[in-house]
Amino acid sequence: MSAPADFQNEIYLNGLGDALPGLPTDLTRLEALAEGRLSAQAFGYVAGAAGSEATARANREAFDRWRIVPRMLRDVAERDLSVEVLGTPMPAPVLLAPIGVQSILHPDGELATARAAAGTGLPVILSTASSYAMEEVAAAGGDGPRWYQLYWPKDRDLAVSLLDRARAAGYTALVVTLDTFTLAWRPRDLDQAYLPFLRGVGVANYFSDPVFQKAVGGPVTDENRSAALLHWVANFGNPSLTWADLAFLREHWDGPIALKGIQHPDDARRAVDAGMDGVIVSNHGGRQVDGAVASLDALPAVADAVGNRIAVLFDSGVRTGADAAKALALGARAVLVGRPYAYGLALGGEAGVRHVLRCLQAELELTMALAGLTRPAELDLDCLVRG
Ligand SMILES: Cc1cc2nc3c(=O)[nH]c(=O)nc-3n(C[C@H](O)[C@H](O)[C@H](O)COP(=O)(O)O)c2cc1C
Ligand SMILES: CCCCCCC(=O)C(=O)O
Repeated sequence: MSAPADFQNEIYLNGLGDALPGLPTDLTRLEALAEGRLSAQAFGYVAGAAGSEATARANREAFDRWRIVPRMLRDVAERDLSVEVLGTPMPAPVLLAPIGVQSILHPDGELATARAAAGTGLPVILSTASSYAMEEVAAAGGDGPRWYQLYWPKDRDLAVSLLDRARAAGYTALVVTLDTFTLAWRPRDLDQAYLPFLRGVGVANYFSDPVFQKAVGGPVTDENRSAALLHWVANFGNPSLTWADLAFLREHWDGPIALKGIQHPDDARRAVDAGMDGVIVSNHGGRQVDGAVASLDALPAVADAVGNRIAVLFDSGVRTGADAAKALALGARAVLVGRPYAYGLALGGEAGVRHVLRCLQAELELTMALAGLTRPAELDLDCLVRG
C-alpha cells in the first residue's frame, strides 16, 4: 500500500496521540481551533476576505454543487498520485499556496512550513511577503522542491534583484501574482486597523535586498526603518502593469512562469500567447474582489481555453481530499492549498503543517481509490455530476 493509506492505518493502529499532533483529521475544523489560539488581529487577517466575504463563501459553496460518482471493480490496488508540474515532480498534485507574513501565525513561520513541506515532498511556493528572507527559507527546506511567488514591485531593478536571488536560492519556478497590486477592502483588518507589514512583518525579502537597501540609504536600522516602510508602501505593487510587461519577466527568469489570479478564459489565452508556462485559477481565497466568481466556477472555462498547451493549477476553497479531486476533474493539473496549512502552522508549527499535508494527501488518495481511480490523469468530467 502506498504512503498516504499507510498514514490512515498508522492513525487507527497508534491512536491520535502517536500519529497526530492532537489535531483533527477533518481539516474544515481547523479554522475554529485556530481562532482560539491566535490574537483577534492575526486570526482576522488570515481568515478574513474582501468586503462582505461573499466570494470566500462562494468558493466553498461551489464545491458542494459537484458530486463525485464512484465506479466499482476497477482494480485500484496499485495507485500513484505523483505528477510533474512546471518541471517539478511531486508525490501528489498538491502544492502549498504562497502565504505571506506567516510569523503572525507561529514564530518559526515559513521556516516551519518549508521543513514540513520538504518532509512530504510537496512543493512550497514562497511569498515575496514572507516573514523570513527567501535564502533562510530555502536553507530550512533543504532539498524540498520550492517555487518563488513574485509581488512585482514598481522598481524594476528591485524586481530583477528578487528574481536573481530566488534563482540563486534554488527556487525553480516563478509564480507571478496579478490580483494583488494593492490590498482589497478587507473589513476585518480595517476595523482593527491591522496591517502586519506596517509592524515590520512580511518585509524581510525587501529589507534584505541590496537594491532596496541602496534606495533607502543602506541597511535598514532603527534610524531609517520608517523611511524603509514608506518606500515599501510606495513600491509594493504596480497598478500600471499590462500584458506587454510579461516580456520583461521572460527576459529575467529563464525557468517556468505561472500567472496566479486568472479567472477569465481570455486572460488564460493571453497567458499562452505571452509564452507563460502555467496559469493558476484563483481569486486569492476571496480576499481581493468581493462578488467575484467562485474560483471553481471559473476553472472549467479556463481549462477549456488552455487545453493541454500550458499547465492549469487551481486554488481558493480547497479544504478536503474530495475538493482536490473535484478541481482535478474540472481541469486542474494540481491544486494549491492555502488557509488550512496556515491554521496547521498556528496550531502545531511544523508538525501542524505536516499534519494538514498528510491528511489532504491521504484523503485525496482514498477518495480516488474508492471512486475507482488510481491516477490523477483519470479524473475528468465523467467522474462528476452536478449535485
Ligand atoms: C494570510 C494569507 C496570506 C496570503 N498571502 C499571499 C501572498 O503573499 N501571495 C499570494 O500570491 N497569495 C497570498 N495569499 C493567497 C493564497 O496564495 C491563496 O490564493 C489562497 O489562500 C487560496 O485560498 P484558500 O485559503 O481558500 O485555500 C494569501 C492568503 C492568505 C489567507
Ligand atoms: C500590501 C499587500 C500585501 C499582500 C500580501 C499578502 C497577501 O497576499 C494577502 O492576501 O494578505
